Formats: sequence, structure tokens, C-alpha cells
Amino acid sequence: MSPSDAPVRIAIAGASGRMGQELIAAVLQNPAVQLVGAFDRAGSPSLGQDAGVTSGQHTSVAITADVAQALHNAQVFIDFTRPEGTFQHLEAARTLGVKAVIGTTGFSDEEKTRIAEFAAQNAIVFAPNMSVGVNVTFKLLELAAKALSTGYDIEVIEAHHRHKVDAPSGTALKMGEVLAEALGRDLKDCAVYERYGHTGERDPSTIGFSTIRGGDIVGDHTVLFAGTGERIEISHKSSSRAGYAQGSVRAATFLQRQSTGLFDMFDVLGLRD
Ligand SMILES: NC(=O)C1=CN([C@@H]2O[C@H](COP(=O)(O)OP(=O)(O)OC[C@H]3O[C@@H](n4cnc5c(N)ncnc54)[C@H](OP(=O)(O)O)[C@@H]3O)[C@@H](O)[C@H]2O)C=CC1
Ligand SMILES: O=C(O)C1=N[C@H](C(=O)O)C[C@H](O)C1
Repeated sequence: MSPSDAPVRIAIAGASGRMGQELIAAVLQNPAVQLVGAFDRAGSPSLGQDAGVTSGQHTSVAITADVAQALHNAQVFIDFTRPEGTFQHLEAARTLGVKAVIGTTGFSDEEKTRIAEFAAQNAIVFAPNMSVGVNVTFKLLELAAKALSTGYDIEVIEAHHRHKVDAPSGTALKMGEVLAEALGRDLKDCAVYERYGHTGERDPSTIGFSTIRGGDIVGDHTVLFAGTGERIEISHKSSSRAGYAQGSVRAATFLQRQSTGLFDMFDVLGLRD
């Protein structure tokens, strides 16, 4: 086996989280990658457990709160945590030369700039949605927005589980950016995130966002183009988290061919124009 064929050595941040567990399962079943580290924050009840426990597998990797120890043998770490955690992990990874796949959402614009600065040293894939289907949906939205640029009001509607802490979802915001760019607008100027009371008539230049939170909804996104006498809806619905995890593993193997730079799933999937 040549070094380039060797499995990519992966560490998982937020190892006991919903995505952390899904990622560990995806890594354990994919021979192109190898689990070498799993970490979670201090105080997590999962510390010391075998990382494979939820997948029903025994691994030689125990979940630790020691980020440097979890990263020391890794080539890439995959982070689905919270923005403040992601930056702590990026700091540790910088000194060790470890690349990153970041799926965490809820970053401010200033924080996104900081991620780009980290990527100048070690390559990063950063995307609010790692599923192939959602990234293809972004392309469909671009096409639809260009074709329906006048006479159609655009609304982005998203629904997620009751535990989600950020709104609108990172995916919904990215959809807004794709739509605004296709229409030659700036999302900052045309997004409407709230409506209440006497709102006045709808401004046709706006892109509206609606957020639903409840139960165990994995992640639904719909963009509505509402015209006169017709409506077009483009929807993506996730029924499990497997697609996010498999996309993340694909992103980690993509990083094998990159030393520095900031990438997203369009780069990983070959969808960039
Ligand atoms: N890009 C994509 O495709 C997707 C992105 N996401 C995003 O991934 C993130 C995680 O989602 P999900 O797995 O559902 O969330 P969970 O809350 O289930 O998991 C988050 C994990 O990160 C840990 N964590 C929380 N805060 C910190 C911190 N400050 N430092 C270090 N670790 C921390 C949690 O530990 P503890 O339990 O102790 O709090 C937990 O282990 C969200 O931002 C979500 O939007 C989710 C799905 C797909
Ligand atoms: O928190 C989640 O669950 C999800 N978060 C991502 C987002 O904010 O877009 C991706 C997916 O929708 C699931």
C-alpha cells in the first residue's frame, strides 16, 4: 500500500453529540479512513468510553477531553460542535498541522473570516450542509432564481429538531446567499428574518426566512417562489444524519490532496462552475 492509499487518520470532535456519533459510525464503516481520536468537552459523561460504543463496535479509541492528545496522530479532524468549541479545536490543530472539516453552524461573519485565516496554514472544508442532496439543491436554486427573477416572491422555510440552538439554519442562510447572488442582490440588504404586527405589504426585493423547531425533525428546507397564479417549491428533506456524515468523510479524503486553503462541498463534489 503506498502512503497515498493509506487510510486517512481522523479525529472526531464533539464525539458524543448527535453528529459526533453518526460520524464515528461512518468512519468505522469506511476503509478509506481510520478513527485515531475522539474528543468531547470536559465534564461530558462520555469521557473514557470507547468511541464505538453507540455503533456497537469496540475500537482502540477512548473519548477524551484532551484535544491535543486526540489530535496528535490525526491528519484531519471533523468538527460538529459549537463555534466557541471549533475555535479551541482549530488552535490545537494549528500547532499540530492537522486539517479540518467543519460542519458546525452559527458563526458570525467575523468568525468566518477567522476560519479563513486558519485555512491559510492547514486546509479546511467548511460547509453548513455536507449532504450531496443539499448541495445539488443549491445549484437548482441558482437556476430557479435566475429564471424567476421578476414576479416571484422568494421565501426560505426550514424545520429542525427541538435541540437546535441556531436560527435560521446554516443551510437556510446559505440558500439565501445563493438566491441573492443569483439575483444580483446582497443578502444583508434584502433578508427578512422576522414578521410580527403591522408589517405592511411585502417588498418584492426581499428574501424571507421562516423557522420551525420541534420534535426530532432532522432537517427540512424549502424555497418557495410565489408568483401570480402559481407557486414553485424546491425542497430537501433529511430523514437521517447519515448523508451529513458520509459527506464529511468524503471531505476528509478530499483534504488529503490539499495542504492549505478554504474549501466547501462544491469543491469536494466537483460542483463549482
Ligand atoms: N454541516 C452539516 O452538514 C451539519 C451541521 N450540523 C451542525 O453541527 C453542530 C452540532 O450539531 P449536533 O451534533 O446536532 O449537536 P449536539 O449538541 O448533539 O453535539 C454537539 C457536541 O459538541 C459538544 N460541544 C458543545 N459545546 C461545545 C464547546 N463549547 N466546546 C466543545 N464541544 C462542545 C457537545 O458536548 P455537550 O453534549 O457536553 O454539550 C456535543 O458533544 C450544530 O452547529 C449543527 O447546526 C448538524 C448537522 C449537519
Ligand atoms: O442542527 C442540525 O441538526 C443541522 N444543522 C445544519 C444547519 O444548520 O443547516 C445542517 C442540517 O440542516 C442539520
